[in-house]
Amino acid sequence: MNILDKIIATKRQEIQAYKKEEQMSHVFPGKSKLLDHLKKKNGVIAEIKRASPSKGAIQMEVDIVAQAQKYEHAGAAAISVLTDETYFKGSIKDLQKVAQAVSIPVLCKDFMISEIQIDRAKGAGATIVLLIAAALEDQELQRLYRHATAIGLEVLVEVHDEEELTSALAVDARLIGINNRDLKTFDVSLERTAELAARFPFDGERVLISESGLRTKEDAAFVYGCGASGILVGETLMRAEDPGQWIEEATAVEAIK
Ligand SMILES: O=P(O)(O)OC[C@@H](O)[C@@H](O)c1c[nH]c2ccccc12
Repeated sequence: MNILDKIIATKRQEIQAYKKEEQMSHVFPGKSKLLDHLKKKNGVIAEIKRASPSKGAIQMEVDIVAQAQKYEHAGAAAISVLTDETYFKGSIKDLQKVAQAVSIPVLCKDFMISEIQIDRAKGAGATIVLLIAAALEDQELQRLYRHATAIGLEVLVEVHDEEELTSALAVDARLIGINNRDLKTFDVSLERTAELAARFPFDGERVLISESGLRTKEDAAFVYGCGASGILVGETLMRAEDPGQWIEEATAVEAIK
């Protein structure tokens, strides 16, 4: 079984417990849309990531609220919070704390396979959810996409190859993330963004976000040059001495064409 299949199998079990959870019902003030931001200017989606299956522990002791506030003050376009507990050591509580502490859009980063998870993300204050094409049949992707947008969430559809990009376009996704990391093998290459950007319809309605493996502002410049308007960055920011400075530089850098 590859790691993605393993994670999804665990998720199916965990969801049973969510059904019994008390429904969270916090009121969050309206937040702006990530799509509108990225249509106007390039931006960094800065991630809270304590650990991952490929890297093990990254920053287990981090004060996530302080970290999120650093991201916001530096001008991040949005904050991504990993909520998977088993493999990424995050939690829905993390998301809730971050959503309450910042006023920029917040992405719930998890392996969504059910409406229950999407409702729970919204209840905790997410304004965006991730749907991973590699983990969903086309029909499921469509069903979950419709559900999320119907309850007012934005959806980031993550793809890793041409077939998945076709699936994302079939649901008319507006935020499309190209994951530079293969979730089944953990191989990372920014060339993924270059290859798939060549197939991306830059029609002014949707934006391309390059995800994973970005280390330097030159990396940011490279993917902007491919047509990306956003970058999703986790490990680099969690390990950075000054994540704010990294965000500022990566936001301002000129695309390498
Ligand atoms: O830490 P990195 O290499 O900057 O990657 C961030 C983000 O792209 C990555 O966490 C991610 C992208 N897609 C995912 C799906 C599930 C879990 C995690 C991810």
